[in-house]
Amino acid sequence: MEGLQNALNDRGLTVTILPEKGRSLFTTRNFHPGEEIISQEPYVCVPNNSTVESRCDRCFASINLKKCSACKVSWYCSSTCQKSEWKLHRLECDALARLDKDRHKSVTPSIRLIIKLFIRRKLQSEKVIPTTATDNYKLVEALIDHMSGIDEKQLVLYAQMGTLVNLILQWPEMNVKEIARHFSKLACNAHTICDSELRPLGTGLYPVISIINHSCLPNAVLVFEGRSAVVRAVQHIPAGAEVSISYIETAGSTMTRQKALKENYLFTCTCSQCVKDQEDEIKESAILEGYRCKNDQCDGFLLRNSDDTGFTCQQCGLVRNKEEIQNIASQIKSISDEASTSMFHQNCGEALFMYEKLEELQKILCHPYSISLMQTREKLLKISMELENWTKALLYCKLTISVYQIREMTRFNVSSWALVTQPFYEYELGKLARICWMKGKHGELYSGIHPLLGLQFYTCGKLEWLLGYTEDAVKSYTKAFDILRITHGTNSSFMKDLLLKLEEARAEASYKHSSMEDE
Ligand SMILES: C[S@@+](CC[C@H](N)C(=O)[O-])C[C@H]1O[C@@H](n2cnc3c(N)ncnc32)[C@H](O)[C@@H]1O
Repeated sequence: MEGLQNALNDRGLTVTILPEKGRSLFTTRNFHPGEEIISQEPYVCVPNNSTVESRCDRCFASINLKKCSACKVSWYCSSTCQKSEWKLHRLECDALARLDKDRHKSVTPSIRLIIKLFIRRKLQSEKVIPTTATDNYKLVEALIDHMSGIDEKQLVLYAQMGTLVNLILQWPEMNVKEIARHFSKLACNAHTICDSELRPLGTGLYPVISIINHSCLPNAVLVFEGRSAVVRAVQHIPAGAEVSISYIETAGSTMTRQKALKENYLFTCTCSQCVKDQEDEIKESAILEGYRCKNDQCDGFLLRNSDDTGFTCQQCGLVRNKEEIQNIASQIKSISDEASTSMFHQNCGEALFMYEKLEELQKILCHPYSISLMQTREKLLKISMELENWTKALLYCKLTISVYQIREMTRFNVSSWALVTQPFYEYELGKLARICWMKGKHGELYSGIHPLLGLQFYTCGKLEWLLGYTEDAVKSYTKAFDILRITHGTNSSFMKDLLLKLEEARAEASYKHSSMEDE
């Protein structure tokens, strides 16, 4: 590990072992917002290839693909990609080519990831593939595996997958227990590789990046440039601070986040977002997962009555009765099932109709900032885009942005939720931003920089541009750029394209403006 420490020292980083978290990455110098903290190529990675969509094994491109004629599992977009993977693929190819057609179906991306990992370990130990301080199997060996914490059912599954890997590789020195331990390692250390718009492309193992621990209020973000993982600071990080990223979608309530972290990563988060007093935690769940007030004009949150007959608004005191709530909730359940079925069958017209019905019901039942309502609107945005209904798409995009913004502003402090009375007015957002900023100055962490918010502004800008709302498009692209230059850097082709779109929109807006002045 000395080599790793030296490599990290050069970057202003160090690994420290904390009793409650294990290995942790710390800074030894200041990092400014948007600055790259660390980047790494994967030790191994695989695309999420399916029968519907395939991607190049090397660069994850989805065009000009040709299947490897020997194993009929790997795809490559060019001979350059095929050649650069060949040393690794040669052994995998021999193993996969031995399998009969039926067995091919069980070669999932996770099975391939493990196979590639063992092949890479073998080739590095035989010095066919070189090792470096940040690219060697010892770093994989050092990853936590939580074998003693996982349940019996999961162990059985890993053992079954291990048996399949053994059958494919046919290496006498391998045993199922060792393979199962590596599956367990991957479960809590591998990362989903996404494109710039956060669409999942595959899975990769980045053993140095995997040293970074989780926080629900992280000071850094992990994005991908092709298959390279890049961690960037989203706020000023002083020397001597721990670098943290988020392993999960942080929009959920504390209870939901804690559950996801416990189930997938086997720890209880104690970050500042998670350590709240019980009253704040109840308030937070009531807003994100609870019901709305019967009075349309009131945005109060509801708490269950002590006699369990209904829920009372904590702002105006109105009561919603339990039967009425149960009735709407059961309608929501059945429409939601129908909507998912239409989506599954890619029947966009029907899905749009069903999700709109669902949204109407959720608006009656759920708090305006509820997660399920926001998720429905995200689906409606996606479907409207598929159907090229830009006006509808823009409406849903704006509705989600408002909630994302309020969430980002209030994430660090639940009592700020109570200040949000008029959800979709810029005035209120501005007021809230000022309050949050003042609180931030008094030492509480505040990060309004979230890639999802930046990407939603980007989509909004594209829709406004398409609909001819040029000045609005300039504003949205500018907001997108201000956030994404920090999370994504400015060098990627995605960011260059965003800048180009912004410049084009600005030029058209100023042309429109001058033509109006001439008239
Ligand atoms: C990707 S690893 C991170 C590096 C890990 N600390 C190590 O020693 O290798 C993920 C594991 O680290 C631990 N971990 C990560 N974030 C944590 C946190 N905020 N609090 C406690 N443990 C954490 C958990 O055991 C989790 O399963």
